[in-house]
Amino acid sequence: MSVKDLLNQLDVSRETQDRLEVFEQVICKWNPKINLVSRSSLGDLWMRHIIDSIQVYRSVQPVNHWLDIGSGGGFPGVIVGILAADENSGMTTTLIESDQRKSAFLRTAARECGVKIKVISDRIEKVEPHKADVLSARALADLNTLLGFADRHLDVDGVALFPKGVTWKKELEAARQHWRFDAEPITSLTEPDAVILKVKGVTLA
Ligand SMILES: C[S@@+](CC[C@H](N)C(=O)[O-])C[C@H]1O[C@@H](n2cnc3c(N)ncnc32)[C@H](O)[C@@H]1O
Repeated sequence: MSVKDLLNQLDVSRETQDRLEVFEQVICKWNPKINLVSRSSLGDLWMRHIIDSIQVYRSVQPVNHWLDIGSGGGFPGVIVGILAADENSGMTTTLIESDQRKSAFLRTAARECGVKIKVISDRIEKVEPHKADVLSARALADLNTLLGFADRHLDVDGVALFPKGVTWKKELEAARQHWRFDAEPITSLTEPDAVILKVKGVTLA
């Protein structure tokens, strides 16, 4: 499916697309300096990163507080903040990113896109527990480690969203040695072997 078709399918308004285009420009400006996305994926930014992030946002109903950890170049965190702003959802978006230069990028990107996003420049393990309704993490760590972060930062009724590649079944199996949780795999629109793991009820096994 083309980018245009997917944007329609994901119900992305013209106004949101305009802001996403601003974000694309900021990424392209900063990428040579701080390597936010691989150079090979820069030419396919919309499919590989932007649409991939929009589908994460669309996999849950609107919530009050969304926490994205290990946000790097802003996927999915900044995209989530842009969608929520344009849909007037009133949601608070918080990003945790330990790298100072990437945090500076995230703050600049949010400002240039005209959206309110809180960026915390610290390690996920050190930040006080957030009791978030949704916690997302993309390309950050294996599922076992991510569940530890979810245990720290999610509200008891919260939902974690983890985009995962072809190894997701093995990661689920390994994580079940240490954690109890419910997981629903949602097939990715951009990559047939990939899923978004929607995880609830995380407790130590
Ligand atoms: C591979 S990048 C992925 C970035 C983004 N989520 C994406 O999908 O493009 C992982 C990011 O997590 C950050 N990170 C890694 N460990 C972290 C930690 N313990 N606390 C905060 N940030 C961390 C790194 O600085 C890096 O920017």
